[in-house]
Amino acid sequence: MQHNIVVVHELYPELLATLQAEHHVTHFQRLGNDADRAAFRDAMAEADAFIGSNVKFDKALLDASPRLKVIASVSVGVDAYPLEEIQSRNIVLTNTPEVLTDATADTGFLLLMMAARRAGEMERKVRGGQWQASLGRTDFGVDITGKTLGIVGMGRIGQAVAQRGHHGFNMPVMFYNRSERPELEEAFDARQVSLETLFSESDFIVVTVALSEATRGLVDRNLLAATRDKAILINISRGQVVVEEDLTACLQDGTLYYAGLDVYEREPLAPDSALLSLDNAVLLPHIGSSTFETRNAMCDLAADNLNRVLKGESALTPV
Ligand SMILES: NC(=O)c1ccc[n+]([C@@H]2O[C@H](COP(=O)([O-])OP(=O)(O)OC[C@H]3O[C@@H](n4cnc5c(N)ncnc54)[C@H](O)[C@@H]3O)[C@@H](O)[C@H]2O)c1
Ligand SMILES: O=C(O)[C@H](O)CO
Repeated sequence: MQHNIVVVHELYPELLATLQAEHHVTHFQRLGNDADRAAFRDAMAEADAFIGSNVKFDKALLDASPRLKVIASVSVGVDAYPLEEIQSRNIVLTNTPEVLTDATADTGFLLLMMAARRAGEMERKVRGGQWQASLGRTDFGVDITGKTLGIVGMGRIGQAVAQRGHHGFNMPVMFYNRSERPELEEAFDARQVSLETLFSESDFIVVTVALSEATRGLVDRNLLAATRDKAILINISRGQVVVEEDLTACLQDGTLYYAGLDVYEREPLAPDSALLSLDNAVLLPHIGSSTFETRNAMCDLAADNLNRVLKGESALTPV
């Protein structure tokens, strides 16, 4: 049976064609302007299903989408969705766990290595014709192998980061997590510790915890001020877990040596953000899962979820 589907995502062409062969599809790459937003609203009035990301599903949009049965989010994080409102309307919300874990953990290590070796700064010097100026002690970075790795949120991505650090870089691992995970202590020869211990005893701190009211603003000036000499903070979860103003101040006054960020309190990062003027921060534009293979797998999983719910079957990965 044909259903009305609204897509707000750059699906790969073959998948879009498959969906179009089976359903009536209204496709937006993104909601970039008022005309797109108005057309999206009109399409949602008749939509049975949504697949995509970066759309704010507030109460007004849900009210304006009376037929909606499934929201297939192309993301693992679902912090932007009003879960109670969605549940109260019997809409199924699905996400894309697992398939993006490795790519996102790789991005964490990319940031960690770039920050440790100040790769962005050095690259800018080469491009700026300052090769000679980048050869002295003032441009040295810090070792990675054997340093202590602290992971905030030992879920799927946290464990994949731990695996890279423990097996690839011989790093002692410690982690902070909501639930007790003794089996992970064993798997990674790791210690589960308090947030305070993690911040004061790690050389590299990687934030991979999910955003919720409990974790909003979790990493603040007090924790950052307790870090070791030349400690580095990496954030690949959500910008709101870290108080950005505190992070910026600690990078500015040298309390924190370096940061590597894929996510920000507000995205896209404002052109006047103080982070942009800091040499001791590596800044990526939320590309944790942005590889061809991973994004295709995320889109496939989201489409499978959508089709299953429309057929009356259980979703593969409901939230
Ligand atoms: N940068 C990116 O592009 C990108 C890509 C994928 C995921 N993410 C983010 O990474 C997050 C983690 O993804 P995942 O697949 O590892 O999720 P997950 O659910 O497997 O892991 C989250 C972990 O956080 C822990 N946790 C939750 N609340 C906590 C609290 N209050 N205190 C301590 N620990 C708590 C959970 O116990 C769990 O171990 C996502 O929610 C998403 O926001 C970002
Ligand atoms: O949560 C996620 O999956 C990533 O942030 C990509 O949007």
